[in-house]
Amino acid sequence: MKTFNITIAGGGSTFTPGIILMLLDYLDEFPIDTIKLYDNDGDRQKTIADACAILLKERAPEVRLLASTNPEEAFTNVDFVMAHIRVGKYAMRELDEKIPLKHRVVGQETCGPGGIAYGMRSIPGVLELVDYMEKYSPDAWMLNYSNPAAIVAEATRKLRPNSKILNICDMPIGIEELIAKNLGLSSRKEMEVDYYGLNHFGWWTDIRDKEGNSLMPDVIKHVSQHGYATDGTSELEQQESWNSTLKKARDVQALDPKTVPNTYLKYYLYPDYEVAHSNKEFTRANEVMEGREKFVFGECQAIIDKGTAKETKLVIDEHASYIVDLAKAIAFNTKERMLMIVENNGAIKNFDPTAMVEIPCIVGSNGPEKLVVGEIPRFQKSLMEQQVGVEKLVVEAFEEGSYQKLWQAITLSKTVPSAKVAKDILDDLIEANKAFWPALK
Ligand SMILES: NC(=O)c1ccc[n+]([C@@H]2O[C@H](COP(=O)([O-])OP(=O)(O)OC[C@H]3O[C@@H](n4cnc5c(N)ncnc54)[C@H](O)[C@@H]3O)[C@@H](O)[C@H]2O)c1
Ligand SMILES: O=P(O)(O)OC[C@H]1O[C@H](O[C@H]2[C@H](O)[C@@H](O)[C@@H](O)O[C@@H]2CO)[C@H](O)[C@@H](O)[C@@H]1O
Ligand SMILES: [Mn+2]
Repeated sequence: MKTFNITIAGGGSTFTPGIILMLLDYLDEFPIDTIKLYDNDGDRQKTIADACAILLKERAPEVRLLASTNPEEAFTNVDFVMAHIRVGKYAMRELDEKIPLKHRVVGQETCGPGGIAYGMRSIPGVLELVDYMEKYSPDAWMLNYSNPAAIVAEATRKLRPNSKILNICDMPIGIEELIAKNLGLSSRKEMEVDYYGLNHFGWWTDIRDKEGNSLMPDVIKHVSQHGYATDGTSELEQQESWNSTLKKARDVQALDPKTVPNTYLKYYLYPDYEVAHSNKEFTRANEVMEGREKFVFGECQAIIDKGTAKETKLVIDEHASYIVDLAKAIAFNTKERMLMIVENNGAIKNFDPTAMVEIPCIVGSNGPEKLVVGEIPRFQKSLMEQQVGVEKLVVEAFEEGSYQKLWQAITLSKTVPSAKVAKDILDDLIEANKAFWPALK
């Protein structure tokens, strides 16, 4: 069986050890020769890389690991680039969240003005990765889950139209695991789903078992009463902010009782509630820095200090196995049905053909083939049109260096109450993002 070479771009990510452990778990199905880590912060990456080297030596000595900040070394002779960069790291995420909140607007990593600010930073970072991949491994595919995925996907559609980049998100998968748990199924893989929307902005319209029986009445009943809460034992429910997000899906679902929603729609449909329940001094970025980041880097340092990973508490990121499923679909033409962020091009009949939508696709060696969604209702269509307008304006603002278009984008976001507030937020964001954004005229 062919063995694959993989680059993980954003090697210093908190998700890298979990993804590497996940890749090791799937070696029988997806054999790996070399994993390369690439990051533009060599020090941050070194802690992760040194710990992963020890871990690999103990658990899969046949897999080679290389860490580099040199694009040529990192991107040469690879089959897949798995990209999870965070341009500006958590320090900038904190500002993305706190600046809008200061103006009493939702402060979130991928939604509203915070997501727009992050998008303006991510676009050049991801385009640079695409260019490295095309220069040094022109046949490779990039599996990108760097956020904000909606804006990044629109940017790559427009600015790198022929690149082999697949944009994906784990949120529907995470929610489907909770739905499966509530249905008493062993995993989401026992279900087949119909879903449409934009990234972090979509709806399930049907969920069936493998015999084709709709499970939707039971799913709707549960979500309309409890949101996506389970018996409280799921990993996400251990974190208070995720716990409330999962429960709030109940109020989002009430707006369209025939479907069940993506959790992040709460930021657009209940922004006043979200602002009222946010701590302006301690946001999700602070939680993640004190939680996941400290834990992952602490465990990696402990592995390095002890010289062994035998007692590590780092665990496999099993839910991220969709990334291997996607790589396998491309490598072995498995024709797996997966939700992907793709150019609409008629799949949603009554929607902008150039919009990047999140819909079921059949994925094979030539990439995703879209399944037909058909016509969508006016409520969803109108919300999506507004949000696609935001995402397209951000990419145009980046391309043209346009202050006016970025102001329009923030004004158009359903999370923002007025053009005045949008301008105040934008001016603060420009100041904070001087080191990252192009100059705006
Ligand atoms: N799409 C999804 O469903 C999904 C799920 C989870 C995480 N993510 C995304 O994965 C990314 C990583 O998240 P994290 O919390 O682990 O962040 P992190 O800050 O721990 O890691 C990101 C890494 O990217 C590096 N980096 C930044 N800019 C870079 C550039 N231009 N080139 C190379 N490396 C660069 C940083 O130095 C850092 O080591 C984020 O974009 C996050 O939003 C996406
Ligand atoms: O606030 P963070 O950094 O913990 O998470 C933000 C990300 O949230 C989503 O990913 C979730 C996923 O939905 C859930 O099922 C579980 O697996 O945890 C993930 C995060 O740890 C979202 O899809 C990402 O785009 C966000 O970056
Ligand atoms: Mn996501």
